[in-house]
Amino acid sequence: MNTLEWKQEDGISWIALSRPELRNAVNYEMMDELDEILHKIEATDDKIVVMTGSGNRAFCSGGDLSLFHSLYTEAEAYGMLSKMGQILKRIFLFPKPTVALLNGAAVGGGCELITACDFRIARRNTKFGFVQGSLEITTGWGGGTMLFERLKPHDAMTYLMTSQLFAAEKGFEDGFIHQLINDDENLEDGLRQFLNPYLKQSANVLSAYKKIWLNKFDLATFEENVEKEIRNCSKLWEKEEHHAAVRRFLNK
Ligand SMILES: C[C@@H](C(=O)O)C(=O)SCCNC(=O)CCNC(=O)[C@H](O)C(C)(C)COP(=O)(O)OP(=O)(O)OC[C@H]1O[C@@H](n2cnc3c(N)ncnc32)[C@H](O)[C@@H]1OP(=O)(O)O
Repeated sequence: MNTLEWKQEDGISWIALSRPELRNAVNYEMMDELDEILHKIEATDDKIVVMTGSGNRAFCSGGDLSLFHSLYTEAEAYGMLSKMGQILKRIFLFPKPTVALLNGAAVGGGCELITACDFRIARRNTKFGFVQGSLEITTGWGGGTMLFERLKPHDAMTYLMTSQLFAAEKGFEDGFIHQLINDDENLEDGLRQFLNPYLKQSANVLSAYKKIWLNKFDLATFEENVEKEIRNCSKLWEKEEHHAAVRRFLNK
């Protein structure tokens, strides 16, 4: 694997997004490798999946703008967005519980990725934000649809409509982040402490409860809503306002 690290330990499957020089931005190779690893993990006896980022700066900075900047038309954007949208849906609907461990900032699509996970655990000083609005687009991997399943509508709208970066503490107050880990604490140790009561249960029990949550969804409606989100974002993507905003980010 070139863009991910995978380890299995004590019933936990750890996936680390590993492009730290670009703050773990997602490129096509990472999408393919995520898809591959999720298939592998599904076939294991591991109880819980933890997703984190390499380095201490970022969990994930979203789509790789230096690469996706070359996508110009609505159709080109749709190809990329729907490819990653499929992966986010797989994570959201994954048969085992999933945890996002924020070792650093989760921004743009990175914030969508943590939203697809069942639990979010963060180092105290980290930030997260759906900054897509400041790039003149919206969430485009399905994370907006998923956020409304995680939060009260008012809080979800505030996160999405203001494009702000928020402190992990704010996420904790809103119930978006489920556990904060102090700066002087080892991140993995903090996570293990959080997961211990869950890991005492069997994989079958954990998967069965995950299934009860997923049974709540009318899958066809959920998929349709994600699709509409991806299509809307694709339309905004091809506008000059978006391309100009990305140029400003890349030339800063
Ligand atoms: C697809 C879409 C969607 O939601 O559907 C999206 O995701 S839109 C993508 C939304 N993402 C963003 O707008 C990117 C935001 N990135 C940031 O705000 C920041 O990089 C942080 C993640 C907070 C990290 O800040 P920090 O000060 O640690 O690093 P930095 O900004 O100096 O970045 C280090 C290097 O990584 C690059 N870099 C950072 N994020 C990148 C990205 N998403 N794509 C491509 N390159 C990126 C920077 O240009 C820089 O390159 P050099 O070392 O060469 O100077």
